[in-house]
Formats: sequence, C-alpha cells, structure tokens
Amino acid sequence: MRYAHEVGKVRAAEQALMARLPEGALMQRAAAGLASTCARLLPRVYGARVVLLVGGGDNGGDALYAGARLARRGAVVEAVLAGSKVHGPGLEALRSAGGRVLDGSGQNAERAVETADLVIDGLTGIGGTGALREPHASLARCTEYAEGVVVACDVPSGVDAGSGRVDGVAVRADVTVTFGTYKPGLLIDPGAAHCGVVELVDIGLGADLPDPDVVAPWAEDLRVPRPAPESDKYRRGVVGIVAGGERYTGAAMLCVGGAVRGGAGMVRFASSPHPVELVRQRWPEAVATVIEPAPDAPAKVGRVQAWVVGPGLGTDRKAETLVEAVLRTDLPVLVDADGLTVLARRRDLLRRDAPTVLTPHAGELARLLGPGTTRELIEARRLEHVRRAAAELSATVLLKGSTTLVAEEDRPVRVNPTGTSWLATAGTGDVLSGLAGALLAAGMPAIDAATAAAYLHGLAARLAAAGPPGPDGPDLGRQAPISALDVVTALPEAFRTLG
Ligand SMILES: NC(=O)C1=CN([C@@H]2O[C@H](COP(=O)(O)OP(=O)(O)OC[C@H]3O[C@@H](n4cnc5c(N)ncnc54)[C@H](O)[C@@H]3O)[C@@H](O)[C@H]2O)[C@@H](O)CC1
Ligand SMILES: Nc1ncnc2c1ncn2[C@@H]1O[C@H](COP(=O)(O)OP(=O)(O)O)[C@@H](O)[C@H]1O
Ligand SMILES: [K+]
Repeated sequence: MRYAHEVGKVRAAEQALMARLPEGALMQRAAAGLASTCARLLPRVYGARVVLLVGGGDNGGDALYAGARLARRGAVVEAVLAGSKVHGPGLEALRSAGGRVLDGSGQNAERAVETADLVIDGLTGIGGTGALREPHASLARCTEYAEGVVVACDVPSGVDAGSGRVDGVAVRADVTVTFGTYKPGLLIDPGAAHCGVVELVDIGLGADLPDPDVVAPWAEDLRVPRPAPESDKYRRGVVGIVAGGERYTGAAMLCVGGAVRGGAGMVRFASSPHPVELVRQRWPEAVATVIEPAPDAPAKVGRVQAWVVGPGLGTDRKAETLVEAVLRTDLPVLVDADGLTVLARRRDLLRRDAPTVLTPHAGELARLLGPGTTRELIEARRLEHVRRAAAELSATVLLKGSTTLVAEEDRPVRVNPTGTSWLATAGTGDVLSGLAGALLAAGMPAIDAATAAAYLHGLAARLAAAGPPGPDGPDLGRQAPISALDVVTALPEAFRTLG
C-alpha cells in the first residue's frame, strides 16, 4: 500500500520529530532527497541550467537548499523569488554555493523557466491554500512551456495537498518529490494528474505518523480469492443479479459478463423475459430466471451468497419493488445505476445489518446525498464526499470517476491506482458492478471486494486498450478506444497479472 496522511497529521509528525533533531535537520533531509532526484534526472549536473521557483514558506526553503546542493556540484542555479518573503537561511546557502537570484520581473523569469534544463517548483507545498495568487500563478503557468524537466517539491504548487483540489492554475510536474508520506492530493484527481511520477523521500517521519487517511493498494495488497482443490461452484460463490428490463438489455448483459469473468462459481440472473432470453443466448454459463416484481422475487431465484441490483432496471414502482426485495434479504447487496436512483427516494432501505455496497458516479451520488450537493461539487471534492456518503448512508461507497475512491466509515479511503480515461464509455460501470458482485459472493469483505474490483476493472481496460501483448508484454504507449465488452474480455488477463 502507499499511505497518505492529511496535512495536519503531517505537520504534527514533523513537529514531534523536529523536537528530537538539531534545528534545520529535517529540511536538510528533504533538500538532500530533492537534490539527489534532480541530479538523477539530469544527464550531467555540472553545467546544467537549473531554475528554482521559490515561494515564501518552507517549500521555498527546500528548493533553495536543493539548489545550493546542485550549485555545489557545478550546476548553474538561478532562483526566481515569488512575493516579498523568502526563507533567509536557504537563500544564504544558495548564494554561498554560487547560485544567484534572477530579477523575477516578467519575461526574464519566463524565459529562464522555458529554457532551463530543470525547474524546481518550490512555490507552495502543504501550506498552499486556495487558488495561487500572483506572481505565483503566472510562474506556475509558465512551467507549461518549460523545455526541461519540471520537478515539484513535495506537492505541485496549486494542488491542494489534502484533497487534490485544483482551483485555477497548478504546476504540471514530470516528477514530484514528496517528503515523509504521500499526501491525499497526490493520489486523487485532479491533483494526481499534475504530479507525474511521485517519489517518496524518507525523512524519518515513520514512527511519528498515525494511521493513514488514504491508501492506494498495489497488486499484492488485493488477495483475490483463488479456487482451492476442494472448491465447488457453490463454495466459490453464487452471485444473484437483478438487472435489465424490456427497454435496457445491454446493462444486464455487461453486468452478467463482469460476474462470469469475475470468478463467480455461478451467476444467477433474474429479470423480465426479453433480457432473460438474451442472457441465455450470450452467457449460457449463467442461470437465468424470469421474475415478477414482487417481494418474494429473491427467494424464487435460488440460493446466492451476494446480490447485485440495479443496472438497466428502470426507476419505476416495479424497479422499486425489486430493489426493496433484494435489500430486505440478509445477504451482502451491491446497488448500482438505476438501483441508486431508486435508493435516493428510499434511503430507508439502507437500514439493514448485512453489508451494502453502493457504486455511484458523481451524478448518482449527488442524488443520493440530496439537495445542496451537485455533481460538479462532488467531482471537485471527491474525498470529502465519498467519506460523507459512507457515513450518512451506512454503506461501503465506491465513487466512480477519474480517480475511483472506496470508503467505509472509520477506515482509510482506498484510492484505485489503475483507472484510465479509456473507461469513460457507456456500459463499463455495469461490468464493474458484476465483477464486484462476484467478489462479494466469494466472501471478500465489502471494502476489499470493491477495491479489488476497481483495480481489476481499470487494469482490464488498460490491457484492452493496449491490444495483444508483444514479446515484452502489453505496450501501454500505443492505445486505442475500447468498448465495455472489451473490458469483460480482458478481465482474465487482468487477474493473471495479479500472479
Ligand atoms: N517543517 C519542516 O521542517 C519541513 C517542511 N518541509 C517543507 O515545508 C513545506 C511546508 O512549508 P510551509 O508551512 O511554510 O508552507 P508552504 O511553503 O507550503 O506555503 C506557505 C507559503 O505559501 C504562501 N501561499 C499559501 N497559499 C498561497 C496561494 N494560494 N498563492 C500564493 N501563495 C500562497 C504563504 O503565504 C506562505 O508564504 C512542505 O510542503 C515541505 O516542502 C520539508 O522541508 C520537510 C521538513
Ligand atoms: N476520466 C475517467 N478516468 C478513469 N475512469 C473513468 C473516467 N470516467 C469514467 N471512468 C470509469 O468508467 C466507468 C463508468 O461507469 P458509469 O459512469 O457507471 O458508466 P455506465 O453507466 O455507462 O456504465 C467507471 O468505472 C468510472 O470510474
Ligand atoms: K511545490
């Protein structure tokens, strides 16, 4: 796992550690890490042209000390000072090492940034709040035209370290060198998209850090169930899917596909006659049953270990009856798509003892959270809203979108690292709910099933977009559009990469 901590906790840990260290030692550790990454990124340090963008806080201090280290190794280092304040000892160190301060007025600074071999962004770090003010905003903007490498110190300036929010301009870095622990804003879009490659420098905070607020799993953290020698289809997990209607049949097909390829021992599909007929043709592996929208519908489908309800179901009274019937069972239930729209007017159905997983996109979550919350607001502040939803709805909430987040009350929020915008195509959400349902039926705890499903789903999309692998594996540099069905087809390959 990669661990991220909120800004207040990073500061508290820094304070505790600093109290035990000589003055300035922590900043020297940070600067040393930053300088060593910069040195690695340059073909040659001696003679390289390095520009520092220096804000008035300690982030600027880190940049100045790192610049001093590079200057001592023969780099030509120039600092552009933003605003009236500057970290005095850092500036002194840079000057003593032969670095100089550039006249920051307008074009002069811009030209230096554009033509440097390497730019260090030390405008703001965890102390940055709100949209960048001038001259910081203009300096951040001109890094877009930098021909050399742009390295962000701790956090790309303009990105809110705690949440990933970007109000206005933010530096787009090639590499972000962060200190002590990840910050949530480095893992969550839009912030994450500004970071480039993130390198974590150990400054010794470890023992002083509390439990993380946000975590991003690696493949080895997932522990997806594998059939044991004595497994049979029932022990592997039977998932029941209530989806589709006379109008929307595609959602049902894709959801069943996600479950079949997601490792379910058996998929029981229940719907009205037309989608049942189509599923029988396309997915003969599934057991498909015609049901009436009645409270006893789940009992008629047969035994399952978990339910998925909602994709393509419609939002009328019949759909409501089915959503209610499924949620009244004492089994884990995943509610998606139209099922979520029904839930928005029947939040009472969420009062249950068994696990409930909700998989909304931002628009669906806005409906679920009620007046005053909009899709735009959720997209801009994903972390805050997914946490709020998990608490208010007493459910495991998987918020879809450019960074998929999974939240459960009183636990660190999980960030999915495999997402790709190739997934932004109709029907992929239905695949995800079938896949997550299969993992739930296999007995995975709700938060782990949702996390693993998001991971495999994103990976399958990447593999599908990259096409058949060459001798060195998939070529993720050459990608093409994909359909939701392509994601279903690539799921086995995604499972294989987990080893
Ligand atoms: N305290 C320490 O010993 C350590 C601190 N570290 C560094 O210190 C940073 C935090 O330093 P600070 O607390 O001084 O905060 P920052 O340097 O991140 O930001 C504060 C400065 O930015 C300005 N600012 C804030 N928002 C702005 C906006 N929207 N537009 C323009 N200017 C804005 C403030 O006026 C202030 O001058 C970390 O990100 C990290 O880089 C590291 O050196 C590790 C050790
Ligand atoms: N920009 C994006 N980057 C990464 N993933 C995305 C992006 N946009 C959408 N997705 C993913 O695509 C899927 C779309 O699901 P959903 O919105 O339910 O669409 P549908 O209802 O058409 O299936 C989700 O898994 C979501 O996380
Ligand atoms: K920065």
